[in-house]
Amino acid sequence: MKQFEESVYRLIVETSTNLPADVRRAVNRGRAAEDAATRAGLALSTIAQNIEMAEQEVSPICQDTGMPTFVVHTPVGANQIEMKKSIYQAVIRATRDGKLRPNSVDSLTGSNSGDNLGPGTPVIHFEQWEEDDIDLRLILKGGGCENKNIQYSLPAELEGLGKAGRDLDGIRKCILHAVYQAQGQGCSAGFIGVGIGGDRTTGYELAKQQLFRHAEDINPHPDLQKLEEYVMETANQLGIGTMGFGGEVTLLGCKIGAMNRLPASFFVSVAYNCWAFRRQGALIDPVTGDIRSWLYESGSHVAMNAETEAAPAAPAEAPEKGREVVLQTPISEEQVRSLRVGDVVIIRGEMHTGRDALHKHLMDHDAPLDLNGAVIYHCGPVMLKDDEGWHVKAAGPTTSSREEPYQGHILKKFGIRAVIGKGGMGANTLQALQEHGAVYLNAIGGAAQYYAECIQRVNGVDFMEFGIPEAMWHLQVDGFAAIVTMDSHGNSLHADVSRDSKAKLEMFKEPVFA
Ligand SMILES: O=C(O)C[C@H](O)C(=O)O
Ligand code: SF4
Repeated sequence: MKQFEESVYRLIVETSTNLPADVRRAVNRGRAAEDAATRAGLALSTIAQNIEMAEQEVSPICQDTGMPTFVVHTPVGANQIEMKKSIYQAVIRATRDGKLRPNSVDSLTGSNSGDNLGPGTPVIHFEQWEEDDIDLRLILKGGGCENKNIQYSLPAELEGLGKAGRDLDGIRKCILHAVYQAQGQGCSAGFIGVGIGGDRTTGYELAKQQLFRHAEDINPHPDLQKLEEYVMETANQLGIGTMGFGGEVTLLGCKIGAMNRLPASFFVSVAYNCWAFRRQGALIDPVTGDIRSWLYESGSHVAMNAETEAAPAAPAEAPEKGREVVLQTPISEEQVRSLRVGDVVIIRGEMHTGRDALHKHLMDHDAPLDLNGAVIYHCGPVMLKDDEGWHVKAAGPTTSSREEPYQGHILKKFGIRAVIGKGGMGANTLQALQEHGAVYLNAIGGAAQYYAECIQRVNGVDFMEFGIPEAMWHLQVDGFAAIVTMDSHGNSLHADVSRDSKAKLEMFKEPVFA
């Protein structure tokens, strides 16, 4: 087993940087179904480009490399204690090399362990089996989509869909609701794994196990197969679209499994995974520890940038693309007030990252520098330091809604003119944008290589004590593109898409699987 640690390392690198073939084909099918001239079409082409860049650079597809979760099947007699130690060592090395972001945070103190090790991280599930080889699988599921997982206890009353009973039709309603409630916040278009039954813990486990199925497999259970097909067709009529921009493609995959339950319990658990659906696996020689073969087809030969064939004609309601506006920082109130939802903004100058720890801190402290006219980027990058200083390895946006309790106040307090993130923000922020004169820009979630390339230099950093993802990085950018989705005139694309998708959800209220 001398090579086992090296094999785990290779698995981590492959999972983080090279999206497998079945996932790539699903994204390509999504691209073919979306009108390329819409905002969602633009988002999908950025995603496609990002997938290729990550493979070329051997860098993370998304900066959030998630909760590393290993599932290991071992032959009888294999030494699981030694394997665990090797997995830890490989995780440390992959973090040091910038293939994983340091993501393990003490829940009470907020301190980041820096190497992805800590109580409960990484997650490792061992199982014995009667085969000769070791089956080692890894999924890197990020925090934003993890937050969109949802568990239903039937019977239930569901927003937009009414009563959901303890039967196949009730399950159908739960799954549609799960896709609806995620909106664009889990970086749609997504993949869902559904677990029917179990208890609260095993139900979620079953849902996550479904994510290890091949995207193109066929469910052996005829009822579940029908349900999967129904969900794929129906969820894509909800109009949530890529990044919640509205559009034809909301869901790229749906896998459903069932297990027994207690008479009193009936759970439907849904694990939502973003388009950056990173999972891979390998069969490993139990004597040498070498990789014998990969378990999911490599994505390397599935091109993402090929022009999509047979793109349908633009749907009548296709949102028009707005203007393209170049903004040099610092930005004036007048410049921001001229922007409208739909405009594409290209930023040049300095921006500052800030997420949960920083927003909380700024509520009752001063900022370390003048933020008048500044741009705040909701982003927790992957950073590496060498003799020349810090370098950005991956830097896409994080889910902005977590900053909703703070954002309005902070905008006004410091004179910030633009906030960049993803998934949109709520009514308080919208009101503050209007009162103070500021704008919310939606960047493409997961496009961490695409945005890293726009960053020319790291000008400095504050609050390193918050850990790398939460620190305030001062970044010099050029050509950083994002779309205005909330403007200073009270318009919010997110509010519109949420309202429209709810109306569409209501169309699926009537029983289908009676
Ligand atoms: O933590 C991040 O960088 C992003 C997160 O996965 C998110 O989707 O909000
Ligand atoms: S930012 Fe988006 S793509 Fe990245 S892990 Fe979070 S949900 Fe997934």
